[in-house]
Amino acid sequence: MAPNAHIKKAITAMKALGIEEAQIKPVLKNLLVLYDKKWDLIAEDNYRALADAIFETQETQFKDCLIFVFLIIVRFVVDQIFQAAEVDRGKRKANEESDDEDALDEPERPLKRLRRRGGEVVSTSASNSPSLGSPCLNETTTHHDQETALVSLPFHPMPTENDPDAGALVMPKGEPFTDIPFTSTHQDSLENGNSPAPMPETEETNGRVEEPHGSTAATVDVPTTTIERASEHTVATTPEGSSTLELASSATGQVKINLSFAPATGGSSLHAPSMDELRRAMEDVCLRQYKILDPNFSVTRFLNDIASSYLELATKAEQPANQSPENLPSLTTNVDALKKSAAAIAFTAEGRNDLAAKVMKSANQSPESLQTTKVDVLSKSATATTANTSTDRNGHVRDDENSGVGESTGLVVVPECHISADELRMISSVVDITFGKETVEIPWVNEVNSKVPSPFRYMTQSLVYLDAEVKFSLGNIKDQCCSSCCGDCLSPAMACSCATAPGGFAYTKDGLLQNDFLEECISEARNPQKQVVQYCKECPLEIAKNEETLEPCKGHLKRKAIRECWINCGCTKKCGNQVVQHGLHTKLQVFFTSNGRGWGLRTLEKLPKGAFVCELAGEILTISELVQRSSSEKLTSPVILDAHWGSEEVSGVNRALCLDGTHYGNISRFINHRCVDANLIEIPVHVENMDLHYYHLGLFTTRDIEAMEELTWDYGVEFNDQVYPTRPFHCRCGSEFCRNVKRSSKSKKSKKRA
Ligand SMILES: C[S@@+](CC[C@H](N)C(=O)[O-])C[C@H]1O[C@@H](n2cnc3c(N)ncnc32)[C@H](O)[C@@H]1O
Repeated sequence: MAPNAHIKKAITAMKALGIEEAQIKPVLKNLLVLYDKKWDLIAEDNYRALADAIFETQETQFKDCLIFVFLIIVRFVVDQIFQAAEVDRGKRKANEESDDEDALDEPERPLKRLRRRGGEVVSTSASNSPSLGSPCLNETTTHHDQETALVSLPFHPMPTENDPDAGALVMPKGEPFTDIPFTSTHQDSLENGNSPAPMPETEETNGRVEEPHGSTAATVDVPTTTIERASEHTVATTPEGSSTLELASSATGQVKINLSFAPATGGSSLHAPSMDELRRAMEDVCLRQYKILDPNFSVTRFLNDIASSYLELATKAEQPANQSPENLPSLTTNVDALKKSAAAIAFTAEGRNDLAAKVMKSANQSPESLQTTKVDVLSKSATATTANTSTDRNGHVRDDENSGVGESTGLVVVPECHISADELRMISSVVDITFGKETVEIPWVNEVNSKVPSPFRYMTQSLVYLDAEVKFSLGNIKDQCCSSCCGDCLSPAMACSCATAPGGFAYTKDGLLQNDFLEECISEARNPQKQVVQYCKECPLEIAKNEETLEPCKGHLKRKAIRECWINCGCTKKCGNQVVQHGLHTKLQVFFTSNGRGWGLRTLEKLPKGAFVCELAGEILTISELVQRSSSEKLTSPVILDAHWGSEEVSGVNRALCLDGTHYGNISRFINHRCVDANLIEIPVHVENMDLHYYHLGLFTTRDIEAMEELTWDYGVEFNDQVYPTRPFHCRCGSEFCRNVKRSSKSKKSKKRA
């Protein structure tokens, strides 16, 4: 087929999904390069790769949009750029146009970061990316893998007009005076000898968590630098408060960003933090202050984006000097991204499936009925993620910062979003809420109203948010577990030392929980006579709530735990003592409940008693992080990992942990509460270690369950106390043992444990 015919087909396929031509072409162009013009790959699954790439681009743009405060900086920068007469426009690459590219008649807008399906980050503009250097260096050249090299800028203070002494500032610890790749590996964790948490997916990690080994996405490279004296090329200086932002470009298209922060506090006691410390602190600010929850957000990459936007603008055809900022392309893009945010999230899910088929499937839904919900989702997401954004009476999102800035421009008002009927239909037809991350697809249905699930990031395993310390000590496991065994520890032929441990294995060889073990767990949870309650000397929950007047510990239920074999044991992956770690396999469905409990989860297949359904996964927070978080937002699903609190082995309030699935979580976040006689029970499961501060929570069936039955578990909430920082709700579980009924605490307790 002629290249033009290929392109036409691709564009037609994308248009059928409601994507505009202008969005398709630049992405397609990059995809052609990436796939080495292999049209058969691009056309696979109804151009799924192309759709994925477009949605990724939209998502990336949306991320930029969320970074409100940085957007302000960008705006200043762009203002300055267009006013500066000496902007060098860099060098254009003239000889790259292929037959296919020729057919794409639009001027190239480089796709800055195009992620491959596996989550790898590929900088398609790496080959012509600018590289920058410190003024204190002479010309050096280092070659980096062009596929992996993202444009990145080392920070080297340099003397400026406003701050001639800047060059004398203490250099960040460990930052070499040569341009060395700046990776996201945590200095601290390396120093402590801690292994990173076992987080398998790049997409799911936040700045706090190590990025996966071997992934090119994990490294933010500082490419080769050619050193220029910045003073000769400075084109933009923007004072903001007492700080000054400067941008410099060289004749070869290199960009340098320098922010001089005037109020130098600390005087002689100033010490130099490491670059890694600084980056983490900054990402913490972004998370806490600006609520940038995207785990892929990185300050370094953001600075890269500023630099590449600068270049992109600087190499564009000349704009009239007085061009008003509201017409600037980069900002328009961000606004667009905001409008499309929810769509992008839904599209990402859709991209994994056959989009066209789903559009057809959902065509009977009324787009009008969804319009309100969608806009609602959008404005909610904007409010949640842009700290200084508000919405005016007409539904316009307003940039509050501009109200205080004299020369505010037309950039501040985002017009009401108009979402096409196709987009709305697609949102309503998601057939896999896990976005393909689990081994089974989990669809959602709403037979009650036109609501769609609120956006959240699906992740199969819990991840550390910021401060939580989760220790994985391989050596320790080996000592405690069956290093001598091989194959399947549950096979009768095996003489596995774990089998002779007190209690033996928790699982049968069919992968179910041993009935005795399960019954004990159930009765421990439901029967007061069986309960062992442990009390902390200094309860982390009470400390986090009020450090000044420390309330006595309210007690924590000691729980029986499962110990699974792991990769460091001598057995294989087929070992029957590995269940929770292999993830969920049950056919499930998210559905909207009809009695005011919102979404729920049900099984589509019959389940026997003792079957593992799923893990409770979420962000691993410290208790103080949880309390801090719950004071500013309503959390729906925090679970405190207190099964061993109060025991002698557990010490250190700072190591008290919990899980929160509100923003990042797995399918368990849809499971509703049922008092006492729920059909699921959560059981602590030790996989990577026997550290009693952290464990997995596996949800197992407490009885046989019929297909289409709703799954529930007892959250353990007491509806009349404030111990759990959960959003209070009026319980509608319908259980005869419901605790949300007013009665004396004594009779309530006896009822509960009846
Ligand atoms: C972990 S979420 C469960 C999924 C939730 N229903 C949803 O729509 O996303 C917990 C929230 O669900 C609601 N919920 C769960 N169980 C409930 C019950 N028995 N009665 C009323 N609301 C319940 C409460 O709003 C609670 O904060």
